[in-house]
Amino acid sequence: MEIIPLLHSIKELIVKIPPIPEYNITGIEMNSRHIDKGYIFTAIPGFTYDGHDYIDDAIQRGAAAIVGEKDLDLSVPYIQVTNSREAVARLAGSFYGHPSKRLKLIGVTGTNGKTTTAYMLKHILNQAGFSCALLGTVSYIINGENVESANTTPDAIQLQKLLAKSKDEYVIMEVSSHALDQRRVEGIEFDFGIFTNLSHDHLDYHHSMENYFSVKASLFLAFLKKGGKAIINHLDEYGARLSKLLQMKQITAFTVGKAAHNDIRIDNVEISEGSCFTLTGGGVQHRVDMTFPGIHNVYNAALAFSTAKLIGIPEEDIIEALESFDGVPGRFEMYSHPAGATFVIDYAHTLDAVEYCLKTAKQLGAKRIAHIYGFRGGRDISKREKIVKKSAEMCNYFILTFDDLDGMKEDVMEKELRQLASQYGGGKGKVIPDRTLAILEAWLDACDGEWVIITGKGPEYYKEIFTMPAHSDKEMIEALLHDPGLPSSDGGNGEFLM
Ligand SMILES: CC(=O)N[C@H]1[C@@H](OP(=O)(O)OP(=O)(O)OC[C@H]2O[C@@H](n3ccc(=O)[nH]c3=O)[C@H](O)[C@@H]2O)O[C@H](CO)[C@@H](O)[C@@H]1O[C@H](C)C(=O)N[C@@H](C)C(=O)N[C@H](CCC(=O)O)C(=O)O
Ligand SMILES: Nc1ncnc2c1ncn2[C@@H]1O[C@H](COP(=O)(O)OP(=O)(O)OP(=O)(O)O)[C@@H](O)[C@H]1O
Repeated sequence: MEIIPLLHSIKELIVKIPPIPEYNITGIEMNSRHIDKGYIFTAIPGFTYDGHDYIDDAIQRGAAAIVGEKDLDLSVPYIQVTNSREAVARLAGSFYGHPSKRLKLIGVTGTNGKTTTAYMLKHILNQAGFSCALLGTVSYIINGENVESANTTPDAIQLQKLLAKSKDEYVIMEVSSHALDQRRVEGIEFDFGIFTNLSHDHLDYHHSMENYFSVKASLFLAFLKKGGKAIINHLDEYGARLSKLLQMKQITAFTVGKAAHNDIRIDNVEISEGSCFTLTGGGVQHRVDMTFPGIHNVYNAALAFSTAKLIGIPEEDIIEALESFDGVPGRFEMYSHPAGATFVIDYAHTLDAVEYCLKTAKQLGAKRIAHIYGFRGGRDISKREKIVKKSAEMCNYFILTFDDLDGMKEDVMEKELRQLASQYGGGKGKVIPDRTLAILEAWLDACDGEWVIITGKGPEYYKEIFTMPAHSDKEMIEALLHDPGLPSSDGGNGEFLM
């Protein structure tokens, strides 16, 4: 693509630009290691590195022009801009032909429930005969094919590249607060925006709930298409705030809740083996009998229903699809233990999610609850104490174990887990650092009517190497199911910490 029209897309951001000869640009990159001849390299001042330090590397690899924020004089044309992240997203949008303009885009944001709501909606759209892409934490699915996903929301270049490839009629995208803050979705306009809820998470990044909320709200205030629609969980206090805010800005918001004024009302909820409830909107009431349990999943289903209804899918078809929805990998995935216990793998890693998850086990008849979980190294540490207190309050016993350490030293994490268990665990907690041994111990001790809830990793592979030959919670449970005679090991049997 010719460089001059390409640079038009960032004209409002340009601080300084030299005379630029016409040139055919062959690619856009923000990682110098991926630069090829004829590319534009955009230097991002990042959280770990400063892309400006890699400009020489990019030039050596053949970059034809550089975009960055610093005032520099270079051997190739250098365009100084006010914001490199915004610039790279706009350049990528333009380079890939603004694919979001021809696609119907649905953005899902919120602390918990994005993946589940996105999967439910994808299932409804597919059942109604529409092709549908999905970009989110578990996977990126484009034209029916899986592409490995690194982040919940891809970086700006990968995002535009994936959208350009998509021949799907709809694209559902989980939009994380990091993505919104880092302008990964700059230049994208959503037809629908879904807000699930907001609760304590990522405060290491956003520092306060107010900042976190305003970043999430920007999906609706800045990235909805003109005439685009917001679908909001009004039961959530931040959802209620958001719908007021959107009303003031004359942005159409549809609410899901339990009040008469909500566009879709949830009533008559019964959580037993699955979830039964009614959804009422426009004077029509439907009874839904979903196999996927948990009140949180009722909220997710109501949001998916509301969006599908706005898309124009007949209501009976939506209900049928919700009833045939068989869940999301690693979200309340249940396994039967030979002694009559139930093991559950769940991705919960916030206080709210953990509470919903444990509550669901109780509602499903758990006589006794054990909870196995840990915390990711380097992430929001302010939520840890609250989660341990909640776990101690709701369980008969819990085991703190390793999640991804992400560079944190094992002994430092182990010490912190011991301190959390003894300070907030009410004598119900023990620490078994090796995650596979923690699961093994609970497996060997499990009794009839007991529910063992393993949270945090969901379907993800372990980043650490553990004793037992399993690379995920699922593999560990499946190994135990197939070979109940797996031996116990020295590393287990932690003591309860008082
Ligand atoms: C803290 C954070 O969010 N970091 C994200 C951020 O990295 P960054 O831009 O600061 O990059 P950096 O590593 O400091 O490097 C700066 C620049 O130097 C460049 N560089 C670096 C080295 C080199 O040799 N050459 C070179 O050019 C890099 O390519 C980059 O452009 O921007 C990158 C591109 O968009 C992201 O991939 C990266 O996500 C990291 C991997 C990450 O873990 N992010 C998490 C926190 C995240 O975003 N999670 C949310 C979901 C959270 C949730 O809901 O649970 C998500 O959307 O995935
Ligand atoms: N509506 C909800 N409210 C609260 N908790 C929920 C809700 N939906 C799901 N959860 C809990 O949160 C966990 C993660 O769910 P899900 O993957 O759908 O959310 P997410 O927003 O995509 O999470 P992440 O951003 O971490 O990928 C689930 O395993 C469940 O325990």
